[in-house]
Amino acid sequence: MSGIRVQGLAKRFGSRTAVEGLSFEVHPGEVFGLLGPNGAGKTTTVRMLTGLLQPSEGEASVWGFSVRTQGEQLRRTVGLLTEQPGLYDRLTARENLRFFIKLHELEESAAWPRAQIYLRRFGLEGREDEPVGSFSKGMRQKLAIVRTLVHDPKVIFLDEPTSGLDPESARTVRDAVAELATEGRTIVLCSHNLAEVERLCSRVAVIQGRLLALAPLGELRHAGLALDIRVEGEAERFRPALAQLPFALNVLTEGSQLKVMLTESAQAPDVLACLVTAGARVHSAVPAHRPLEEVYLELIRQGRV
Ligand SMILES: Nc1ncnc2c1ncn2[C@@H]1O[C@H](COP(=O)(O)OP(=O)(O)OP(=O)(O)O)[C@@H](O)[C@H]1O
Repeated sequence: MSGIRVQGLAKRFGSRTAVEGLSFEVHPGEVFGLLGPNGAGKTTTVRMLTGLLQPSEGEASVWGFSVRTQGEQLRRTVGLLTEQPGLYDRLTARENLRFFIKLHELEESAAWPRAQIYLRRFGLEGREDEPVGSFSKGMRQKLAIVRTLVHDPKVIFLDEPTSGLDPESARTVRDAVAELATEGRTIVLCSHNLAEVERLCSRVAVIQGRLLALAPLGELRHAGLALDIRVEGEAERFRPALAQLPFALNVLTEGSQLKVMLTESAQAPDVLACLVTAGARVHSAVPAHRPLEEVYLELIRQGRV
């Protein structure tokens, strides 16, 4: 199948397990977020899916090529933007790209016009013959992205693609990523920038050595609804009453505001009844979505238990 299919993938380094039991699929045309804290195994997973590391267990195919046995075809099909741009400072942008075109044994007559499209898109046109050592961090990052796209990859792995970019450049890159997906490519985005993930990704996997969550982004954000409640006086004094409810709730208070994280919407009337019974004068209660960051942090906290 095209896209990505991962089944029971694991990687161990000696006695240390970097990731295990990973199973997920990513479809063509999808921007898929791979999230997790530092050391969660994102890079290790991406390295296995791009043919740079052999899995210890499990199987994965990328655009139909097995990561175990078809490394060469795999490397021709995937584009990988790593955290370090890995460009040669003493070479010009054009020379850097030509070097990469040669390395991939591509026809320059096809690859260079493709590079030019992205150089133009990223505002690097006219700068091709300047040494990369004189480029700003943002220009280097954009050039690294051009290099990632030069062989017309069907599956693209992007590790923090907008890191170090100013807001305008970051938007240009995000728009380019979204467009690459509409062309039917498969994109995996590793990012700690959850706002960016919310903007770009249709589905996400949260990992921490293993899969903690795999869901459409909307579903994850709605996974726990919240209730924003305003009471008269100090909200904190109602915490003990809420703690008596038969379901455990995460409660945040600030002044007269309570934010009560629900695990199901049917809990809302019980929460309000509990507050009123405890003597609260409730001025307002508004359903709210939990921001992705909140859901993400809770998943990570639970994953550590
Ligand atoms: N070559 C290696 N040898 C030994 N251990 C490794 C190797 N590569 C990764 N690890 C370990 O595997 C675990 C996962 O690391 P990985 O780099 O995949 O995490 P990550 O999610 O990409 O982190 P970050 O967000 O910091 O980039 C870590 O404990 C790391 O120390």
